[in-house]
Amino acid sequence: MSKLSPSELPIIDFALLSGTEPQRKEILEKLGQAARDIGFFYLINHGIDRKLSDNVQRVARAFFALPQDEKLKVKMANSPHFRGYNLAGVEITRSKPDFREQFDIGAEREALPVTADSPTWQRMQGPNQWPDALPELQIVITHWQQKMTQVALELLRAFAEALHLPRHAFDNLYGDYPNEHIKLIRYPGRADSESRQGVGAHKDSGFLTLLLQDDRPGLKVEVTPDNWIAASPLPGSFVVNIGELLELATNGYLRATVHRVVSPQAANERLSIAFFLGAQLDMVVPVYPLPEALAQLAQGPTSDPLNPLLRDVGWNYLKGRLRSHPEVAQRFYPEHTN
Ligand SMILES: O=C(O)CCC(=O)C(=O)O
Ligand SMILES: [Fe+2]
Repeated sequence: MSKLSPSELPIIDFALLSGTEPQRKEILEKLGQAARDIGFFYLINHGIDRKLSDNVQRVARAFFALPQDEKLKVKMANSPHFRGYNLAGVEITRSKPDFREQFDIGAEREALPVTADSPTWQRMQGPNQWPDALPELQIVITHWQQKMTQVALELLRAFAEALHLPRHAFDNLYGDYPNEHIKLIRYPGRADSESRQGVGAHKDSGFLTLLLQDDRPGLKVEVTPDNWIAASPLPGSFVVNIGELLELATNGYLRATVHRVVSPQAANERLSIAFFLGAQLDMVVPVYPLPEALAQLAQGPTSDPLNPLLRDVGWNYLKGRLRSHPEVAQRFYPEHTN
């Protein structure tokens, strides 16, 4: 595979992590640098079979091609667990609608009983909604989820090493009840006269995000508020970015990078499939003791009044979901609206 980056983002060769000791050292250094400088990079040779990724893209397209009434049978507004389908324009980022239709899947678990003293975030745990009209979606996505979890965890361990922490430092946050989240996303084309907000500027709330793009550009990464670079598609790669949990865990040494998607032009569409590695919902993220040289550069997590970062994983995650999905919030979390 070509090592030429189609944009200015670095490329991390995952295979080198299981290479010789000098190769490992070099790639860990590069990972640490990429994480610190921009918080976005391409991951290549990650071990996910190309055929599996192609199959995931194929079933995702098949899902979006279903008749609208079939998709609406599994709409997210039915799910207190924020699972299911949203029409384009329903999700909100920075108070504006995102023009993308999407299908959200999470870790498949039973809902917990709601009691007066159970924390609200527990309601996010629960089953997925799967479309009867496309049974293979569940099979393919569940398989992908398992494979992606392994890659993402391996990468998280490499992050720990790149930060000079014990390799398994973050494992207990992830724990036995990880909070994986997958989003199948289709960005419809938009006319020049229409809003081109595919998804508005945001940070991801978990540890890491791995994104499978198709061949359409659109993803933009914030370097500074007036300098954005394109994360153009690199065939066979995942685009990886850092989420809020790593910013919190490193006391701001690493930053969750802000990114957004610009809609394709009319008559085109863009498909992307995001895998978000979260932490166990009942965890509280500590500040990990980084070596002095790194700790000195850590300036604390960003304090954006529009997006305070919360150390309680469940609350941090719920905050984002309520803001993005007002319909679900009003129906199932009325005490948290307004
Ligand atoms: O579709 C993309 O390229 C990015 C999606 C994204 O940033 C998100 O869903 O959090
Ligand atoms: Fe994102």
